[in-house]
This record gives sequence, structure tokens and C-alpha cells, in this order.
Amino acid sequence: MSAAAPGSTRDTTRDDVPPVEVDGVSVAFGAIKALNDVSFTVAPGSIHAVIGPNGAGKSTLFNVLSGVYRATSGEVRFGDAVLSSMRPFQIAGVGVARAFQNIALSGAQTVAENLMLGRHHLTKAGFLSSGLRLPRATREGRVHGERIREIAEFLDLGDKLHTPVGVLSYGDQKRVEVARALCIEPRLLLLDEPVAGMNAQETERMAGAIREIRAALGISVILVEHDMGMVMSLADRVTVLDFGRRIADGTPAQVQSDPEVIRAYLGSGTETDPAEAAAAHTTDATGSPA
Ligand SMILES: Nc1ncnc2c1ncn2[C@@H]1O[C@H](COP(=O)(O)OP(=O)(O)OP(=O)(O)O)[C@@H](O)[C@H]1O
Repeated sequence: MSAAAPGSTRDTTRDDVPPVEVDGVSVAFGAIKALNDVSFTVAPGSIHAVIGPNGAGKSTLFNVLSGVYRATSGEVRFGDAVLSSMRPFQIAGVGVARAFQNIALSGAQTVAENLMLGRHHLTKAGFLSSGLRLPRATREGRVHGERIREIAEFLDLGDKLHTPVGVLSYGDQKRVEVARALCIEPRLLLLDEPVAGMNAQETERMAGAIREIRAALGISVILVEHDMGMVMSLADRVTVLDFGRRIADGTPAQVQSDPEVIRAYLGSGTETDPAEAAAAHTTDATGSPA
């Protein structure tokens, strides 16, 4: 697959995907400014990464984007929708889906059952008619069942639809989490550390899935991630936070050579130097350029 021009839209971008505008967002927890006047724009149909050392404010930003935290000041807009003043269910209603960092699936239920839960707000028949298996519910169930199968196959989970999630490998479970987010048919997908805890092979598989999601669905993806090599090979654009402030925003090549970014990462002593990580990631497991 050819790489998109950084920050650009792709031919496949849906025409109903507006930019995400993060505009002067601050979040204070008492005296701690977890986010301090952060602004950036996510171009429609782009993969946009938010990175930064521990405590930089990434999770706080993610929680503002998904309606879990309220911004103390500033605004997040997605077209006409002001995400920063909406509740999580309203945000889902405008087509923004979130996959959680810590897997939030029901382990005893099958992949198909978990995905059906993700589609529940799209079903019109309601609990009562579904329970009574009335014709409308049966017809609706068939349509949703077909779409769930498509989404599962898309994420390489087609043969696991009837497997309880709890017995799947960690990498498979993380892809079920992403599949469930896709089940709301989003225009914007929020991924919270999608490869945290994954081995190299699982990481490569997830990166491939994210590229395919963008290419096939034409939606925007915002990911918060620690794995620098993955970000540098995947993202069109990267916003770097440090101590709640935006210290850089640009293409992967621009941010990885930015002196302030290098200083922030080296100073933290907890993360990989972005330039080193990118260099280490110039070849992937197959030996081809990442
Ligand atoms: N609910 C909270 N109450 C008080 N302080 C908080 C809360 N959430 C985050 N913070 C503080 O805000 C700052 C930013 O934290 P945040 O978790 O957003 O950073 P992060 O970049 O996601 O870090 P990590 O990579 O370690 O997950 C930190 O100083 C953190 O201690």
C-alpha cells in the first residue's frame, strides 16, 4: 500500500468525515495542569498519533476526546459537533468510536456476541421484539450478523466468531476491541495504546489492520501510543506532548528530528528516543520497509 502524503486526505476518504479541531484545550486537576492550551488539527482520513513521555497528558487528552473528562477551557470540534461538551454516548452518536487501552470485553461471551453489543445502538427492533424473535428483529439480526462477519473478517477474526473472547490470545483480543469499535460504523476511530503489551508480530499485525481500516473505510484515526517505532511508520502526522504542552506537531520525519522532542524523550529516561526508534523500525519482520 502506498503511503499517504503526510496529513493529506486520501482518495478513499469519505466525504462526511470532517477534521477534528482541538482548540486551546486545558485540563487542570487541582494544581496539576494535565493539558495546557493544546491545539492541533486532524485532517480527514488521516492517521494522527499523539505521543509523549509518561505523564505528558496523552490519556487526559484521550479522555477529553471521548467525553470522559471535561476540558477546563478550550474546545474539541468534529464538524458541527462540539465533542468537548458532549457525553460519551452522544459522542458515539456522532460517529466517534473508542477502543480502550485495557480490554473491556466480556470474556465469557463469543466474539460475535461482543460485536453485537457494539452494534446495539444501531438496532431499531429493541429488546422486547428481539427477545420475542418478531420478524423485524429477525430481519435486522440477519443484516447485523452479516455486517459483524464482514468486520470480523476484516480484522482477521472470521474464524473466531464463535469463540469466547476469554480464550483468545492477547493480540486477538485487542483486535476484537477494535472490531467492536468499528461496529458503530464510526467516522472517527480513537485508539488508546492499541499495541500496548504486544509482541513484535502482534504489533505489526495491528499496524496493518489500522492501515487497512483507513484505506478501506476512509475514516480518521487518532491513536495515543507509547510504541514510537509503530507511530513513526504508521502516522501521517504526530502531535507531541510534554508536561501537558504541545511541543511539536508535524510529520513523523519532522518531529523525530525536532530538538525539543529529542530533549523531552531523553530527559524522561523512560522512553525510546524517537529518532532511534524510527531507525530501528525501517525494516519490519518481513525485511521490507515499514
Ligand atoms: N484523574 C486525575 N487526577 C489527578 N491527576 C491526574 C489525573 N489524571 C491524570 N493526572 C495527572 O495529569 C498528568 C498527565 O497524566 P496523563 O495520564 O494524561 O499522562 P500520559 O501522557 O497519559 O501518561 P502515561 O504515558 O504515563 O500514561 C500527570 O501529572 C498525572 O499525574
